[in-house]
This record gives sequence, C-alpha cells and structure tokens, in this order.
Amino acid sequence: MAHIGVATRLVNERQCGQETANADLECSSSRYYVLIREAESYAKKHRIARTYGTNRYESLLKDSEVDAVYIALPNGLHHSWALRALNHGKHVLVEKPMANTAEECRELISLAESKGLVLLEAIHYTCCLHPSRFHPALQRFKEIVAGGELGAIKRVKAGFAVPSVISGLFFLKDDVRFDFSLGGGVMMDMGEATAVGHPADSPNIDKSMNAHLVLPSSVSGDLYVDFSMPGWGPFGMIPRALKTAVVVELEEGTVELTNFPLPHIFNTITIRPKIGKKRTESVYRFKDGRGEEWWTT
Ligand SMILES: NC(=O)C1=CN([C@@H]2O[C@H](COP(=O)(O)OP(=O)(O)OC[C@H]3O[C@@H](n4cnc5c(N)ncnc54)[C@H](OP(=O)(O)O)[C@@H]3O)[C@@H](O)[C@H]2O)C=CC1
Ligand SMILES: O=C1OC[C@@H](O)[C@H](O)[C@H]1O
Repeated sequence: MAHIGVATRLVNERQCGQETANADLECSSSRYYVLIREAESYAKKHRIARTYGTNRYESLLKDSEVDAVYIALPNGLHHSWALRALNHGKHVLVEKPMANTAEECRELISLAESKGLVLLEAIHYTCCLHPSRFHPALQRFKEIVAGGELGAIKRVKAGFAVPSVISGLFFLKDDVRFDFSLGGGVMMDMGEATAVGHPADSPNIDKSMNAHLVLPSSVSGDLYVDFSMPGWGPFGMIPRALKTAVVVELEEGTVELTNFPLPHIFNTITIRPKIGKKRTESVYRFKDGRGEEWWTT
C-alpha cells in the first residue's frame, strides 16, 4: 500500500500509519522539497519502507512492488490520480469525495470494474452497505434503525458544523478546502458526509450549506454543514457546540448517533422510543470481537 500525499493535518496520520502497518510495503510520495522532509519523518515514524521525492507520484505508480495506493490529495486531484493509478493496474483507496463530479466517479468505477481492480472511497460514515466493514458504531446504528423496533423511517437529519470560535484551529487560511481549483467548499468537504465570514474568505467557496432532500420514498432528509458556524444571542456572541450527529426519526421514536465522523474517539447511539425508556449504547468493536479502539475506516 502506497500513500500519495502525506495528508498530515486533518487525515489522522497516526491512523493512516496504523491501518496500513500490516501491508507489505508502504511508500510515501510528496511534491515539494520542504515537504519531502515531512514525508521522510512520517515514513520513519510509521516504518514506511520507501519514499519518493519531488514529483514522484508518477514513479510511485510505476513501481511494480506497489499493489495499492491510498490517495490523500486535495479533492480536485482525486480523479486524475485515481485514473492514473487504475491505469497503472493499482487498487485504489481514494479520500472522499472520490471525484468532483458524478461523471468523473462513473468513469473511475467503470475503469476499475473493467480492470478487475478495487476502487474504494475512504468514507467510513456512509459506508453501511457491507454488513461487516467500516466502523462498528455505524453498523450498529444501521442495525437498530433497520431492525424495525421503531417502525418505518420518516426523516433523517444530519449536522456537521464547526463553531466559528474554533474554526480557525481546524481550518487554516490556506487550507485546500478554500481553494476552488482544488475542489474546495463545505459541500465537497463536510457535505459529502452528510455562511458566515471565516478567516479565509475565498472566492467561489461555499462555507455553509443547508439542504432539504426530497427522496422518491416518503422519507425526507435535512443536512447542515458549516466550516464556521455562527454563535447565537446578542451579536452572535454565544458560541454553539460542535455539531456531529445524525438523527433518524421513525414512526415510533428516534435514533441518534453522535460523533459519526470520529466514532473511534467516542460515540453514542441514543434510542428514544415514543413509549418507554430512552437507552444509550457506545460501540467500538464488532460483535465477533474484531476491531481496535483506533479503528476509523
Ligand atoms: N476520510 C476522512 O475522515 C477525512 C478525509 N479527508 C480528505 O483527505 C483529503 C486531504 O485533506 P487534508 O489531509 O486535510 O489536506 P492537506 O492539505 O493536509 O494534505 C493534502 C496533501 O496533498 C498533497 N498535495 C498534492 N498536490 C497539492 C496541491 N496542489 N495543493 C495542496 N496539497 C497538495 C500534499 O502533499 P505533498 O505536497 O507532500 O504531496 C498534502 O500533504 C481531502 O480529500 C479530504 O476530503 C480529510 C480529513 C478527514
Ligand atoms: O472528518 C472530517 O472533518 C473535517 C473535514 O474538513 C474533513 O474533511 C472531514 O472528513
């Protein structure tokens, strides 16, 4: 497994290292001279066997010892590097969103299929399709919702929003998320999981999004994502709490999962039936014992 881009800041590098620790070979590739040092110290820390220097993404892809690549580049570069990696016969784990447009995603999917390669988007919190993969808390959440104890689903509400008072700690002024040419914007970033002046006021970048989804079924959906959620009260001076929860409203009650983006740090699943007692669970491992506390994706 080779990393393209060391993605040191918001992708949890400790986990990237641990999750690929059992791979036969790990290689890391970095663009700029100054970042080569970062890539090398990252490699040393995580016992990565080989690093490629300046402009070496291409040579990494030509390395016949590399079977699979993890693409942790800014959004706008996912499609082109995933395409190249697949064309070099590599399996691809690509950060979310897989690409900038649905058309680009279709192109990657059909190429992977035609070559018999794995193409997987690194998004643990929406991948509930496979019964045994991804984070156990998400699987348990799905099991409760689909299990029928609270009847049919009526509405789903998801929020992922960082309060303005701490936004600058999460997102630096020159963050790739504020660069339109790199596929920036909150919908592409946090909206994929689920507007007010930020220090980085970049052109063409959406910083907050409220979406109401009307689905073919009778279920409706509401999403709220925000890089810099304003406070409330006089002059918006009272900060709001970080939002990272999804609530499913069913006929007979609600089920809420808190901290879906980072469920390994903590998670709670709260079941509130209309009749009867509320109960709460936290899930870090699969029922069969698999899983580690640090497991994210
Ligand atoms: N699944 C998850 O939970 C999360 C996923 N992400 C996703 O990971 C991806 C990377 O995000 P994040 O780690 O925060 O980004 P960073 O800016 O921290 O890292 C991006 C990496 O891309 C490389 N890069 C290559 N070309 C460019 C360029 N033109 N401009 C800037 N960087 C470049 C850089 O490595 P170098 O220069 O060394 O090649 C850099 O290390 C995004 O797609 C994001 O959506 C982020 C956080 C969590
Ligand atoms: O988990 C996350 O938290 C912050 C976001 O900017 C990031 O891309 C996302 O995946």
